[in-house]
Amino acid sequence: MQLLQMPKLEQPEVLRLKNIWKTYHGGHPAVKGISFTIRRGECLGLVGESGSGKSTLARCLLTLERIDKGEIWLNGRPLHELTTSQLRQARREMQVVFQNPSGSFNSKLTIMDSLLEPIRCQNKGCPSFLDSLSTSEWEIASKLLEKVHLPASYLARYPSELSGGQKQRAAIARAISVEPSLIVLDEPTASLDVSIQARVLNLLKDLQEELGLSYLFISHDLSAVHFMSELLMVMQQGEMVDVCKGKELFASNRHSYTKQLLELFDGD
Ligand SMILES: Nc1ncnc2c1ncn2[C@@H]1O[C@H](COP(=O)(O)OP(=O)(O)OP(=O)(O)O)[C@@H](O)[C@H]1O
Repeated sequence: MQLLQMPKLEQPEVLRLKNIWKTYHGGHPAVKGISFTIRRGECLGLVGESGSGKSTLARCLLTLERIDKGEIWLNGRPLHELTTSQLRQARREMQVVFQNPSGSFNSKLTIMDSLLEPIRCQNKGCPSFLDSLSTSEWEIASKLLEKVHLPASYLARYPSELSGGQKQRAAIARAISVEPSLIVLDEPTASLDVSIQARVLNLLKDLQEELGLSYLFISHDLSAVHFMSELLMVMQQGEMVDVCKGKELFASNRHSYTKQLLELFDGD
């Protein structure tokens, strides 16, 4: 008997960028006609040397930077057409984890208050993935910390009392707290000790699998991008010069710039 082969269902699109252009006042274009799609549960890696336009592209899609041309669709909504107040609402569906965890915390707030800031701002309750009926803020915050393998005792601490890696874990807990459609990871491990970097990447990967998160992972580090991402994009001077899936990165027909990055990767 022949078994019927069911086609694998594609996950819904979370983010679609179409032909994005951005030039800063009086400069050369920093982003030149970039298009890509991120689906639910996917990690798209964006790699390129300093100045290639990665952060500009991220700021454009987060609508923190006005684009000159192009379209940004988030969960089917055209962000490029929304009014300022509609945009404020739509931005809540995206969270960012930055390179420097110290800069992402208010030094005067305890970890608990920092952690709960997005939930309070958005008038949200307990995230559905915490599997808790409790509305106690302490319980929500402690369970969030548990998700990133930090003890609840850290809730009363101030950011200066945590190491860089612990702060980045707390920043990740805060980012997932409002169940965003997309998390932009902008060099999330670049400021951490090498020994801690792998642990944070593993945590991000585990959370992605467990919660079905969608990531845009930005890095200089091709090995980190390769580890994290199903699909990998290479930017050079504002352009997308190469796109490939996992193992295709090592194929002989890669763009010459990707090969240059690979040489650095091999030399690590
Ligand atoms: N606010 C700004 N005003 C003017 N030019 C800018 C501004 N921000 C970035 N640029 C320019 O845009 C180009 C792309 O910079 P961008 O920061 O996006 O690159 P990047 O790949 O993220 O670099 P890095 O990895 O060092 O952060 C560079 O030429 C940069 O000088």
